[in-house]
Amino acid sequence: MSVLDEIIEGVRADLADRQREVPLDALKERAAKAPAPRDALRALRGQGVSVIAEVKRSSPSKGALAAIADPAALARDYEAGGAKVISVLTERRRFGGSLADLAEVRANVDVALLRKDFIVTSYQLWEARAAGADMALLIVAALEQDALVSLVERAGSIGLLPLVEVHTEEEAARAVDAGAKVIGVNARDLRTLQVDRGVFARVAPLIPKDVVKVAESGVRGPHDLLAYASSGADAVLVGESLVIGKDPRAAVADLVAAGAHPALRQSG
Ligand SMILES: O=C(O)c1ccccc1NCC(=O)[C@H](O)[C@H](O)COP(=O)(O)O
Repeated sequence: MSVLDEIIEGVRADLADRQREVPLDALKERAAKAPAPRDALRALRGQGVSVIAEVKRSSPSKGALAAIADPAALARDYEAGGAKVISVLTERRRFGGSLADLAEVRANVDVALLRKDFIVTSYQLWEARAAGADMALLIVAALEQDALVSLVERAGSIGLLPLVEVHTEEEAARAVDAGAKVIGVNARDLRTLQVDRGVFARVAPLIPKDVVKVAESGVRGPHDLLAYASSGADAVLVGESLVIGKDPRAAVADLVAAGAHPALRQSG
């Protein structure tokens, strides 16, 4: 069984518990009362390379990264540093996250929020919206094509912009076929956990021009953002290097400054 399969097994078990506790109709009522969705697509289509900053406590590849006792405070730092979107990992067993983290962050920042999890049912999309998310991650490697298409449609119908994640050329074709407007190319192979920053440069050319391209994982600082930008990234998604550093606000600001460099506007 791959790491991704193991994670999803745990996600399904936790999901079954939550579904027993909160019926779908109740969740839909909560979603109806959530703040209106932010325009994440507009935020990501701005000039230069946008920064998506992630609240990430731990990971299967690195174990514990940072305690993050106050995710809202970290998110405020990210926002002050200029992040366009904040990603909140809500998976509990391997990443130490929760929907409560997402709701707390929602109550404390104005920028768009991404629910970063292993979404396999529309129930999780309703949970995301109920907790105030504006975007939801859909991982192509975790979904059959029919399920992917249906989750992309359902996300849109409830006001969530799906970030459809791929790692290979074949997955990129599936994401495009599913109608994704935002595609993330993850440098991390979720089956082996190996990070290969060269994946973005190989896969991005297969993604249509009008689709927002997000380079995910392995960004250690501005030099990696610039490398991804030169291969056509519209945004980068950064977790580990921000949460392990001493000054997340300054680290985001440095990335944002690199992403706003006039040379990128000429080449983009
Ligand atoms: O981070 C992991 O080890 C991991 C393992 C298995 C599935 C997903 C995983 N991470 C999720 C992500 O995609 C990253 O959190 C995100 O792209 C940020 O990456 P990084 O900046 O390298 O923390």
